[in-house]
Amino acid sequence: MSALLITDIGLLVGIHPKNVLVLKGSAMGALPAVNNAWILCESGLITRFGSMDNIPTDLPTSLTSVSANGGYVFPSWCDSHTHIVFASSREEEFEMKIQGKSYEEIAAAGGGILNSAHKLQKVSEDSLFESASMRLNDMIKLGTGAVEIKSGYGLTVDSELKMLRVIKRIKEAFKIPVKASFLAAHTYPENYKNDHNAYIQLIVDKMLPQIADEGLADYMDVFCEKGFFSVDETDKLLDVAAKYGLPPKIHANQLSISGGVQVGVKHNAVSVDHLEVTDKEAVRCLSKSNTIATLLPSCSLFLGIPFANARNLIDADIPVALASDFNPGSTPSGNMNLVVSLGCIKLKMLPEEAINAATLNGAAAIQLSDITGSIAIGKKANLFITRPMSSLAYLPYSFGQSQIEKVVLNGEIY
Ligand SMILES: N=CN[C@@H](CCC(=O)O)C(=O)O
Ligand SMILES: [Zn+2]
Repeated sequence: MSALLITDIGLLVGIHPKNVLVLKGSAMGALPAVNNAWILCESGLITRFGSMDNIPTDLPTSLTSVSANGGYVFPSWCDSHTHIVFASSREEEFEMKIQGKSYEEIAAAGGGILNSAHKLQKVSEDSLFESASMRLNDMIKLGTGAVEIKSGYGLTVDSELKMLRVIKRIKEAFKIPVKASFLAAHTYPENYKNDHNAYIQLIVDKMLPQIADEGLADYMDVFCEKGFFSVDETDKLLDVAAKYGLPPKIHANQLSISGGVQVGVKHNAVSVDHLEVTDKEAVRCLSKSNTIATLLPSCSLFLGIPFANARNLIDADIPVALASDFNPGSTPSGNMNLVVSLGCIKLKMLPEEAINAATLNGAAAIQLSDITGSIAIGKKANLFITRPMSSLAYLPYSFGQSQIEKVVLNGEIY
């Protein structure tokens, strides 16, 4: 593999020391950078970088040299919350939303997660792999260089396993790190509507053992929400998942104060995600933990639900990550550039905070911040090069557009 040298970088952004694995409080506002820089990638890793005033002379003989022409170089986005394996879109629900129906009303009318589950149960593993791969390719072109993908549109033993096997194939087929979360506890299937215990037993007795046996999941997810899974049900599921070595990453406080944050923290969740409606108790609980608060502002935008209070969380010294939540119901977009813009526009995060939240803290929310998420020697050379920009703030300011000119994965132009 030939080495890659990128020169004439207007600003090399996100240079955190390799041992800094997560950022919280005021540290989220610091995004160290070098002006007029170069970076060298060898064997897929970042090996050296510096100022153009001191460009090295002892460069590898087999070298591809690319000029950034004054564009900025960022570590790739780490999208730590997605549902990109799904059978088809749900724009019929989009129209219901436009006509004023709420997320809960649409779910009650046969839409929502059950709608996706019906569709997915009929679609082959190959076809799911193809459509999810297409989505992931689009996301990579928009700068995403690490991703988490959830099951949760299967809701039967066979279909949950089918989804997780698709994710496993994606892990093998793509050049970026991929983590899998098991989310059978996304909603109750119709035939278990009046027997929650039986569905929980199905997850515990039939799904989890086989998933663990085949090594299909990295995390356990539960939609802890009024009308979905209660705190007690979540507690039980997380207990069992722990026995299989699956730490929690859960959906909490999306539509109501669900108690999901507290039960997540009780089980040492890697992250609790959504938090659109968060009270003082939840903030206090998170601030005493190592759990990351993952915020999903594109979901709030699309559903018209409140935006999470990122400022409260950052001020309480809680690490905040930003992710896309790409899924066919609440967030049909995997564009992390838009997520970062919304982080600034709607969550009132400063550009530096939003970029840290979508890179290093996103990587931390999938336990990958030792290998990706910042510019550091020895980290994966997953980067993107932008057009020349007038300042760092221009990236989130130019919302709805991508400034990305080139994507680099494992030290190679993608
Ligand atoms: N809230 C739960 N799950 C998804 C939406 C699922 C759907 O509507 O299909 C979310 O994170 O927003
Ligand atoms: Zn989600």
